[in-house]
Parts: sequence; C-alpha cells; structure tokens
Amino acid sequence: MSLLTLDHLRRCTMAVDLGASRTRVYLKQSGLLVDEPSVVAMSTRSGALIAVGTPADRMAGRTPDSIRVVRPVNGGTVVDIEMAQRMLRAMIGSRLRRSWRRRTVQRAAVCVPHDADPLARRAAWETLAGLGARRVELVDSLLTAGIGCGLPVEEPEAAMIVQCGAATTEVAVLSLGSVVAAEKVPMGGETIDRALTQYLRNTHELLLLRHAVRPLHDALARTAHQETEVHGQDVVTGRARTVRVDPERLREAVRMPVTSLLDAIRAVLHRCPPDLVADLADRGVVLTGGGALLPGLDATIRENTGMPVRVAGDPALCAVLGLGRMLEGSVRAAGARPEPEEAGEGRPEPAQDAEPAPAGAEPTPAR
Ligand SMILES: Nc1ncnc2c1ncn2[C@@H]1O[C@H](COP(=O)(O)OP(=O)(O)OP(=O)(O)O)[C@@H](O)[C@H]1O
Repeated sequence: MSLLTLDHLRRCTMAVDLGASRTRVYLKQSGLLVDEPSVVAMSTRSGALIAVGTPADRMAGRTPDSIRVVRPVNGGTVVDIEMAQRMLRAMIGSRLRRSWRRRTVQRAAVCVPHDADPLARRAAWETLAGLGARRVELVDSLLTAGIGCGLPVEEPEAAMIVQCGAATTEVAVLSLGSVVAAEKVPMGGETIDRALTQYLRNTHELLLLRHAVRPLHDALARTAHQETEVHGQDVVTGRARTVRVDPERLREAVRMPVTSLLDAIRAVLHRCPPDLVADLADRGVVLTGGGALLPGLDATIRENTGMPVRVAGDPALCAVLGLGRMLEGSVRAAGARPEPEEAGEGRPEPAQDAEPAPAGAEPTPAR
C-alpha cells in the first residue's frame, strides 16, 4: 500500500464491497449508505427489475415462472456485470438525489479478492465504470478488512486475518501494508449451511427451510446432548415435520469445511518467516466477514492453533469500512512521512492496486 495508492484513494468519494452475500457501499464523509443482500428479482417476460436487495432476497425460492431471482456476484467476483450494475444503480439511486449520484460515483474504489485474476478485476472495474465512474481504484479486500478491524497493517509487526465470506475464506498474514502470505479455501457461510442442510436430508430425511439454518448455527456452540428442535419438510411425504438433533452430530457435519480452514491457517504459518510467526503468537488472529459470527469458530481455531483469536466488531462490515477509512485519509502508508497529503503530488500515475483503464474502454456516462 504505497503513498501514491492512498493519495488516489483519498480522491474517491465512494467505497464499494460487492460480496456474494451482501453489497455494501460507503460514502465519504457520510458513512455506510447501502448494506443489502446482493440479489435482484426481474421479470422473465420484460426483463424489468421487480425488486432489489432485501425484498428480492425474500422472494428467493418462492417465485412463479414470471420472476427470476439473480445473484450477480459469486465468491467476491462479479459474474453478471449488467445485473450488478442495475442492482447497484437501484440501491444507490434510492438513497441519493440524482445530482449527488453523478458526482458521487465519478471516483469510486472497490474491494477485490486478493487472488482476483485479470478477468475478475476487469469485471469489478466495468461494473463501476458502467455506473458513471471515470476512475475506479481496485483494492485488495484483505488489506481493507485488516484496516476495518483496526489492525495496524502498515506497521512491520505481522498480523493474521481470516476473512470468512459467504462462498470462500481467505487467510492472510499482513505486514508493512501488504500481504506476506495468503491462502484461500472454498469454505464460507454458504458451505456451512450446505453441510448442515445435507446432514438433515441424509440422516433425518428432512428438507430444511431456507430461514431455519440460523438456529442450527447457535446449536453448534452447545454442549453434547443439548438437543435442538429443527422444523422442515419430510422428504418422502412432503409434510411438515420436526426432528431433534444433537449438537455433536451437527459439529461432525461441518467438520470437513472447518478442517480445510485450519489446514489453510497452518499452510500460511509455514510460509511465514520465523520473526513474523513470533509476532502472530502475541497478536493472534482476527476473524472478519459475516462467517466469523459462526458460534464456536473462534474457539475451534484457538484450540487448534494455540494462538489468541478474536472476532472483529461488526465483522461483516470490516472490508467496506476499512476502504472507507482509506478514502477518509485516516490510514498511513508503511514508512510514511507525517504529512501524507503532500505525497503523491506531481505526475499522475496509475495507483498500485488500481486496474489500468482497458485500452479503448471509455467510461460509460452516468445514466
Ligand atoms: N450470525 C451469523 N452466524 C453465522 N453465519 C453468519 C452470521 N451472519 C452472517 N453469516 C454468514 O456470513 C456470510 C456472509 O458474510 P459476508 O457478508 O462477509 O459475505 P460477502 O462479503 O457477501 O461474501 P464474499 O466475501 O464471499 O463475497 C453468509 O454466508 C452468512 O450465512
């Protein structure tokens, strides 16, 4: 994270985190503007938007043939650019006056996964450019999450972050404003939900209702034999049925995804120089992302690594709030002089983390 990058970011007015589960938008000097499910409901006949965000999410699994529910982001990557643009435009448009909207989106910053390939970076860039952004800065979401949870990422002492998203979890060691080592596992909140749903289907022949998964999360932290009642639909008869499940069986059901996360933490530790590992023993691990709220996850990591583990405050908002802090100018670059405003002046160059504007691609005018 160079002075130049921070200088470019300070000129942005809008910070965006396009997540598989939720979309968040932070407005400079105003705070969090949008925090809504990344979901769009559209008419299959006319293609018109019917609902966006929370109301669209409520429709999922209940729609007639005339309505299609679309999730334009998958694993932190925009997979349907046009739909992501329509979703963002509707979310921002409903909260900002038209005159403000144009000015706000002109310079935007967006979080991208650490290992985002050129296509994924281009998709994030195009989504924002299509909204009218003339300049789009792409910033590593591991750094923004680290800043958002209060880690002094610009210092030489190492810190470990585990960013638990909906579809994936990223483990990283941060030092001097950059990522020293990182691993990604295809395990997230959705993977845990799928494992619990499959367990109930295979063992109890019960189909779980979409909103009945959350109580099972709480059950994961209970002691053995403290059974939990689960309501669902019988696979064979199709009728409503209730079963009682032991928390120990639920923990077994999610053991595989959790073990893959523990393996990733070990792999990252092995790749770190000994001095940084010594820092981690003192500073421990911080869990960010909505999946960090899974009851008992922090305790499991603590038991298996022997390191102190804490869940960040508002973990799901860390990435966007961290990017917001960069926009507000409250982050110092590694080894920065005290007056960062004066740095970066002079010849304008592309920011280190920014995607260069693709050749021939003019920013689309605001609609
Ligand atoms: N209280 C909770 N207990 C357990 N899991 C939770 C809780 N709250 C949110 N989650 C899970 O967190 C996940 C969403 O996290 P987050 O909002 O960080 O994801 P995202 O940024 O949209 O996704 P990604 O980073 O994968 O693109 C969901 O899968 C959700 O089930």
